[in-house]
Amino acid sequence: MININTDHLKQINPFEFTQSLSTAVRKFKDVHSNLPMFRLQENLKKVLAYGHLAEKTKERFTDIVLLGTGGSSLGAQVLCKLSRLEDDIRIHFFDNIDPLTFKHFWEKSRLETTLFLVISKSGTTPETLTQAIIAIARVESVVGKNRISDHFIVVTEPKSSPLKKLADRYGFMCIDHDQGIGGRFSALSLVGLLPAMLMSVPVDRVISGAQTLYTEFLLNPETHPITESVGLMHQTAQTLNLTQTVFMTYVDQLEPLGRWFRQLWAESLGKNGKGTTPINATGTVDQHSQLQLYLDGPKDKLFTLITHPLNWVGDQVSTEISHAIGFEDMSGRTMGDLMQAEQSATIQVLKNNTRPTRIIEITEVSPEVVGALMMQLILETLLTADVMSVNCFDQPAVEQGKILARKYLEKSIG
Ligand SMILES: O=P(O)(O)OC[C@H]1O[C@](O)(CO)[C@@H](O)[C@@H]1O
Repeated sequence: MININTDHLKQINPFEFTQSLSTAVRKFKDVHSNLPMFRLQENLKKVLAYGHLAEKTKERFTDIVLLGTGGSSLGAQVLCKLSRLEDDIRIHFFDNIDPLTFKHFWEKSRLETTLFLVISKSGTTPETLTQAIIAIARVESVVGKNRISDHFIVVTEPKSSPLKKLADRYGFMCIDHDQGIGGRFSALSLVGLLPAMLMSVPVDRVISGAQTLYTEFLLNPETHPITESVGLMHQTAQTLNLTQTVFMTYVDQLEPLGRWFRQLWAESLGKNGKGTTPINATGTVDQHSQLQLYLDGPKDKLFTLITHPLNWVGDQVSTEISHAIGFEDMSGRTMGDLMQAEQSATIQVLKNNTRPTRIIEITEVSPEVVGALMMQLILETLLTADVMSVNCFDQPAVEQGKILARKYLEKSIG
């Protein structure tokens, strides 16, 4: 399903099972493996208990709007890409507070058939609260006060917070965000799975993929390719003084995975002057925008490419037209052939230019594979944090900006 190829990293640096990697693995077995985010079956059960909502949503709504940001939205964005429902129900992710986007949305929206999912672990994020309060007023003006509660579902921690109070005030259905699961680690819990289930994604298959990989890893973490990969990436970054990590996906369905990974990696590891800056990229698009820098710019990056063999996939290019216009290369070839050739070429030129490159090849974009990929990236992030000796679970620096924004708001009002 997933093949991790670290040959190029090994050529640069033979793998060493260092003391810090061994400590990280031990800590994973003794401590992290007990975290609620790894109780995958329990988490699946919790979301399936809301299965009736999926049926009701299909019957009553044309649109779902997810209000939430960071870990409260990005995981769902990845999983909802697996949905085949696009024409029956559309899902909109509003993770920004651009008033112009909202203005446009209100003009086009069909609020009488729109369901709002408001997700915030803390229940205090000002962006999400602002979005929710404005949305409530909009919905009320269309469906009336008595029917607002049919249009909102809240997911937040079961404790007093502005969002909880808002939900109570309007009698919204309020689902508990597990207090033991950090926002950016919540994709494979109710937070990511509920929106996906409402969009008819087979969430049991997502969890099955994640579970299979997790069980395999836990059986023998010392020799698992994930551990080796973490060790090699860390060693390479240290030896070559790398400061950035490029995460390049090729198939469009995996584009949100790059944005989800970016938060996971940056917020978990960027501490005490440590960490590498994650850069998400999409092939082939970014080959025509970033590859020049990747190949010939500063040698400060490690590359992970998520590839997918696509030979013979897609429509064929007409032989007649390609010959007539002098484009013989593609004569009788498919779009997938071109994608395949470009993936292989990019990997080769990265290596030719001595840019450390790791390849993760997936056999298909299925719920199982996406679940497994997310689990792999979570495990890699946790292990890397312990190898680097940083606390994976907090984000103290972000608070500085939040406090200041509140002050500026007070000033501008006062
Ligand atoms: O789910 P919440 O509490 O609204 O937080 C949203 C995001 O904001 C952060 O706390 C950073 O400000 C992230 O860690 C989190 O995923």
